[in-house]
Amino acid sequence: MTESSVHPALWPAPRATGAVDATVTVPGSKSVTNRALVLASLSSEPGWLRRPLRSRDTLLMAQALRALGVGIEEGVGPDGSGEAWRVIPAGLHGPARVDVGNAGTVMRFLPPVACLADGPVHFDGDPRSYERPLHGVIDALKSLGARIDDDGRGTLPLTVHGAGALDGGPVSVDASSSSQFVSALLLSAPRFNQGLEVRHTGSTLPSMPHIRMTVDMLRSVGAQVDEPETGGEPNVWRVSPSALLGRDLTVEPDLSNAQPFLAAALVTGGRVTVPDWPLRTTQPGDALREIFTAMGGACELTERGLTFTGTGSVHGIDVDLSEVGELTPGIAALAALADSPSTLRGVAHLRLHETDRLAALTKEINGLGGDVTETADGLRIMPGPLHGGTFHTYDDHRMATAGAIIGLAVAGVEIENVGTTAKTLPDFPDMWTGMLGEPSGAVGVSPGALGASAGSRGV
Ligand SMILES: O=C(O)C1=C[C@@H](OP(=O)(O)O)[C@@H](O)[C@H](O)C1
Ligand SMILES: C=C(OP(=O)(O)O)C(=O)O
Repeated sequence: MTESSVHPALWPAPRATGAVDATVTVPGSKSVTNRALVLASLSSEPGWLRRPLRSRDTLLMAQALRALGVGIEEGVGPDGSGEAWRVIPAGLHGPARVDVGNAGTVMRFLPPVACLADGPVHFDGDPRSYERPLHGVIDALKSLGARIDDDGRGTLPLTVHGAGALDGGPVSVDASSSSQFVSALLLSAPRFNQGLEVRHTGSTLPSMPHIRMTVDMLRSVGAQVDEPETGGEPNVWRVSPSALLGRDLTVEPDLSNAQPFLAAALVTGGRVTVPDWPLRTTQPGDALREIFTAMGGACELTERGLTFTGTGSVHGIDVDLSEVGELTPGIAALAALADSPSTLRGVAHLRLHETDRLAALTKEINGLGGDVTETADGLRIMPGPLHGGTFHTYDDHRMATAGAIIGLAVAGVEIENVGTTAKTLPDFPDMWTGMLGEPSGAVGVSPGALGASAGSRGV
């Protein structure tokens, strides 16, 4: 949890003045967009990506693949509707430089792709990217015969000396610190000469829905994948070598980014509809239907989308979030506003996310008067009166949206560097004020101007 050296402007989080009633169109999924970009780049024919997310993480992915020689062009989809990217695969070339920013998907998914390039590919990123684990990917690729120059710490920066091909075969990886190690190896595996057999050796494996997403998306472009959940050996994934098909894929809304808006319905006793919520999906955000219902709301999923309705009462929750770790900051924010204690478990690996999320949530919620304790694998949150103050974000998009949730109910919360939401949701501030019915630009109301005194939590 390193504090930014610069302190960009404070954003006064708008306090809700009544029950929200809004329809919020949420941009595309980061996880789907970045997988689709990788798979389309490794295909043997061009493909379309409709409604891709355009945010820092996905633009970095597109920029990196372009640097390797892939064509990613702006366009409208084949049916003439909607924004789209046309992805035109090509021979992958080095030398190239890849800026991963602080995108786990870019730093983990692209080194295996770089092994297929015909020259050196240098990877670098934000200071935090030097602290996020990459050893699973580096060690696995080295054991498969790749030449990688790194400093031996198992992190960035590094150079992959692409040899134009990788043999592949069996490999073991301890992915207990990030499911992205497994996803990264699987995504490029069809292009390895012998395919790949990945064996996870650690005692825990977080974010299983994201591994399911990888398997589903591989299968949808024609890859053959054997995996534990459909009768395969436990903790073993096998991918056969094959060419991949170009596809026309429409990206689902990012359900994890829908979280703060649904949370607003819960906190204010209002109603929020998210159009195009998929009826079936591998996105972990789909678990919000169950989690937020347990916390006091009700939801209805139809062909039109998801409508979530709150009562204004938020209940505490005891929940294992290991499968859906990226939902933790938003749930912690709600738990701080709840009418009973909460225990969030199974998320020790969040210490290695954009920031140490367990430390950051504890410090920032407690800085507003909260009572949060870090446990070995999560957080214990005792609700109590909160007051206004600065909510630091540590360059973490989900810290910013968590602070905004608290700000709905607590006067005088100011979010430091709300712009960090650009990692996955660049329009967040405008979407948030739009949901609350305030014209954008009117969000700069000073604390107290909404008529609330510090310490109050009602809306
Ligand atoms: O593969 C993916 O798209 C992701 C996997 C998860 O990573 P971890 O397994 O490292 O938590 C998740 O938290 C991240 O936001 C996105
Ligand atoms: C953990 C996250 O991102 P990343 O893809 O950088 O790991 C996240 O978005 O919550």
